[in-house]
Amino acid sequence: MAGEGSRFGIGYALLPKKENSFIRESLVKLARSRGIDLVKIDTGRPLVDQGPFDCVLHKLYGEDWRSQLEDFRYQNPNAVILDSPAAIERLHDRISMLQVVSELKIENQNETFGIPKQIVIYDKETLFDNQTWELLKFPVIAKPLVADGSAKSHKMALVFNPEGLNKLKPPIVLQEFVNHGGVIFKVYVVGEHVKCVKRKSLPDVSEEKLNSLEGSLSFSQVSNLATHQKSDDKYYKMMHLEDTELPPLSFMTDIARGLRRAMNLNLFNFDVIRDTRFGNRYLIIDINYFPGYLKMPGYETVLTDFFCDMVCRKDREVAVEKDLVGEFSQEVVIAAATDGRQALSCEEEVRKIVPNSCCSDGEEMENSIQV
Ligand SMILES: O=P(O)(O)O[C@@H]1[C@@H](OP(=O)(O)O)[C@H](OP(=O)(O)O)[C@H](O)[C@H](OP(=O)(O)O)[C@H]1OP(=O)(O)O
Ligand SMILES: Nc1ncnc2c1ncn2[C@@H]1O[C@H](COP(=O)(O)OP(=O)(O)O)[C@@H](O)[C@H]1O
Ligand SMILES: [Mg+2]
Ligand SMILES: [Mg+2]
Repeated sequence: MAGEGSRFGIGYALLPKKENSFIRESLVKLARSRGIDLVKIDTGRPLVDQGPFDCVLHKLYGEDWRSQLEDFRYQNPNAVILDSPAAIERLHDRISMLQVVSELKIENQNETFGIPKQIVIYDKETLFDNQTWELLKFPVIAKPLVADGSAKSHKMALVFNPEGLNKLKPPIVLQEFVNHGGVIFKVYVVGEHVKCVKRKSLPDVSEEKLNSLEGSLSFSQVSNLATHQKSDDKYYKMMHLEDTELPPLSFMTDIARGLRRAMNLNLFNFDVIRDTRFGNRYLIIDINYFPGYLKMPGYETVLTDFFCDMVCRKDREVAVEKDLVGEFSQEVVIAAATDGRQALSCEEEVRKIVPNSCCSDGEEMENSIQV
């Protein structure tokens, strides 16, 4: 909890649709009760003239906004920016987005993970080149290379045979379509918090069906089609998802933490499918910056806890110093708590220095510090 009497300001800069879905009265009230004021940033005025903000929360792109954030960071070096534009940029290209998954190492005996086979196509000639089709086999999904949040960047095509290639407009990513039982898992990440939900996806394509299908099928945002509360029992029943088993949460959490560190991002989700050929193989197909958190159960509490974690730094420095790493000098702990604050919470920073640090009852540190 924030120290008595201390309040923190978080400025937000979001597109109207996002603001509508995210800045709900329930979130604003809960945050306020915990000492955090959520304040709308006026994007028509310089950011540096507004505030003061202990943190800026944003999902806006473009050169002007980037340079506003840079000026703000220069003048407010202790403020937290969620998240850094440079880190977000990786997610705007569907190749660099998944590269980070391929580089991730996670020890697990029972499950494996990866990405589907994919290639990037910049021109029509390569699209019809035999070499391309030595690497991939039909059906494939054609996805725009750019994933910048525009409607165009969500327009996909499921391509069944060479005939379906004619309509495609490079630059695109061709990704092998993997049968996954028509259910996709969305793993929401908010700092340390990880939550996995089920959504409807594209149905499986059998070999027989493949031969009888016409060239291609266009679609967009298939898992977002129903407007229901997407994680509740009604949605699961309506979409016949109730029988689908979720992936092991500890495995998803390991992947989420690995991605968070590798990407230097706090607010994202990733889409996972389970390959029906092997019931224990998981493929990550998409990573989104600052997704629709309203659809994550208990989003107000999770986000408020996270905001506190980000801004109530001073209180936490003291807690870390007093309770957890007594044998370490104050300087080390304070450096750990304040370095790299744009990306990781102070527990993680301390963990980097004291890798196996636990509290006296053997619990992991993160469980012992509650803001
Ligand atoms: O608003 P929602 O709830 O549909 O959220 C969208 C996300 O849906 P999800 O939470 O994954 O179900 C959506 O995820 P998908 O790409 O559909 O998997 C995107 O993150 C989308 O942002 P953008 O258009 O890529 O910038 C998100 O849209 P914005 O809210 O950021 O416009
Ligand atoms: N390789 C794949 N195999 C099977 N289904 C896929 C694959 N890639 C995408 N999909 C389906 O297409 C949908 C949209 O693809 P995705 O990469 O998540 O794009 P978007 O950024 O628009 O959400 C997914 O939610 C899933 O239903
Ligand atoms: Mg997706
Ligand atoms: Mg996406």
